[in-house]
Amino acid sequence: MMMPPRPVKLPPGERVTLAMLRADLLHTLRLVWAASPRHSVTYALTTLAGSALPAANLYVGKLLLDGVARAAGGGITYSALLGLLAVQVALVVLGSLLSTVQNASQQLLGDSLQHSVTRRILEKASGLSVDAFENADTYDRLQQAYREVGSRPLGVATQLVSLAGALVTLGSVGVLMSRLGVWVLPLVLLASLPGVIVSNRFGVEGYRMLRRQTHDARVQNYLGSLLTSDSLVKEVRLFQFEPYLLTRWRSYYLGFRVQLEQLVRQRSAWGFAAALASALLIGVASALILARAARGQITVGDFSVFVLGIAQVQGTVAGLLSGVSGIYQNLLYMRNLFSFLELPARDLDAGEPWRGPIDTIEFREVSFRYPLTERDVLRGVSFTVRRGQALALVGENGAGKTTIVKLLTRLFEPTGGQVLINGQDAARFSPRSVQREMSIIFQDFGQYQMSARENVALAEVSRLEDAEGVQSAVDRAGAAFVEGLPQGLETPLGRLFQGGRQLSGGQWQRLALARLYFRDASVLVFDEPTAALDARAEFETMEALRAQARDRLTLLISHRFSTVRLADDILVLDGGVVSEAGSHEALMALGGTYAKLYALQASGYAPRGASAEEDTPRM
Ligand SMILES: Nc1ncnc2c1ncn2[C@@H]1O[C@H](COP(=O)(O)OP(=O)(O)OP(=O)(O)O)[C@@H](O)[C@H]1O
Repeated sequence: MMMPPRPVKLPPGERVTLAMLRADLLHTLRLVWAASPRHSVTYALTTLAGSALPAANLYVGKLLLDGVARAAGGGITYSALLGLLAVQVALVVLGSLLSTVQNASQQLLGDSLQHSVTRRILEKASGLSVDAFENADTYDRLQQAYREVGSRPLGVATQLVSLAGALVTLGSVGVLMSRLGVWVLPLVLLASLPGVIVSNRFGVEGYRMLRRQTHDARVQNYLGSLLTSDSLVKEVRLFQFEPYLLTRWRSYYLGFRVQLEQLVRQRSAWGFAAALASALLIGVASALILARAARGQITVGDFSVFVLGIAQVQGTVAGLLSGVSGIYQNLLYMRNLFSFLELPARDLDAGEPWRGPIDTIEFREVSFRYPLTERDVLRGVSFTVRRGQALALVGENGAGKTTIVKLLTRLFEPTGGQVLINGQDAARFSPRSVQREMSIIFQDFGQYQMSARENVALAEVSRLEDAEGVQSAVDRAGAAFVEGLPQGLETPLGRLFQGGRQLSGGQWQRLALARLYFRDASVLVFDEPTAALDARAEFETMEALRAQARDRLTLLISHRFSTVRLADDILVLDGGVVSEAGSHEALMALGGTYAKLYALQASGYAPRGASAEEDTPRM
């Protein structure tokens, strides 16, 4: 069964007006033209020329039939009949030629268009700041724009050309039919309407049904993805919740099925009624034509024009109306695409370029609120960290540690207060130039399905070929396992592509550390750098971190106090505010939150019965 296309979701609050549709249509046609003027023209011309062929075929067919009828009485020669046949064959050949060129130009035009629009989407996406990706609405727009780029823009162009073609067909067939009597064409047109109205009405109903189901369909899709995901299969098997997922997945299906059955029942009943009405009207038209035939006013050929013309007109009218609704649907997609492309991008190169190493970073009464939220997740945060110093951030989940990293690395800008670099307001400098002085390992670091070398060198692609630099970063990160891989640094990693070697969580983390070391930066940020590492690797990492920290500025986030205590300064965050600050010794002496949390974690290592304080871990 033909289902209407998936509904397009417009940005919330956006209403589509006729003027917008017209502007988007022109904009789309400009995009199509820019993608390939040659193929646009070829496609339009071949479609329009091909649209006149049905009428030409009908007419030559009529002449042939009349000729055959006259031949019985000797009213036409064999060679004249052959001449007509030759014209008919020529029309068939011309039809195939036109449709071959039309298909080829459509395919090439579609490919150029997909490439040019995808490139615009990707360029836009690469220029968007991180907060745009964390905004669900923007992210949805990006996803939809990217997902359907292959069909929608070309759909607008081809449907528009088809509409013009349908008018050519209707006009030319209409002229032929009008010779049979003024009422023939109106009756045939009228007979096409019931079917078209019903299919259009239920097309809209089907579309509405899909729209209503969008949310549930997403949930169902998600449930299905849980059962087919490679990364979750272990947990799903062990907890054995497959039946639960399957039952939920199926209950959504059953809900959809009830709605679909209702729609199909109604559509079939109405479709049958429409077919009856249309047959009745065609019957009336046929009776009138036959009356003229009985009076000898029309030929056999004329009658064939009538009979074959009916199917032609009905098909063309149906195509015309579905083309209009298709264009509307595709224009909604284009609206979504244009509104995504028009999103204001934060120019990451705007501002003075930062040059030279960073010696100090100061947060002065910094507050921050995520876009579209109503709560400050940081309030009045102040601290300074200097070159040669390591500052650790500790605090419970959600306290705001990663948010501080996002502000310090200029991925986000504070909503209150100031970040100062070497005593100057960071906002003066272009984010990208400041970021070039920073290197980082994120909590959710990337596992790039590329070679081991690329996984390291992505931190500074201009040095992709710097084999020595990569090797030294690998050594510093303790990622010696790379040498044991089948092709060493050139081994493709990950399971996504054929021939890739999957690594363990800790091995991926060591490569992410190597990536951090590969960039020659004055600020190093470690967000949970040892979470997946074994004890020895953690120890080695901390040693390396201490060694490099001497001439760099280091920020460290960790829930492991054995790591945190090595920092020169420790900032304790509690619900977005700094609750304690100082060295490990000072904070222990203070006996506040830090000391309590430290003792709590240390007690996990202590022999039963021993006091936690006595058994605090030492490196
Ligand atoms: N993109 C976002 N949009 C809205 N709120 C967010 C976003 N990211 C984080 N938050 C909120 O900001 C607060 C601080 O989050 P943050 O990630 O900085 O915590 P954290 O201290 O790093 O936590 P964890 O120890 O779990 O990593 C949390 O309440 C979180 O819900």
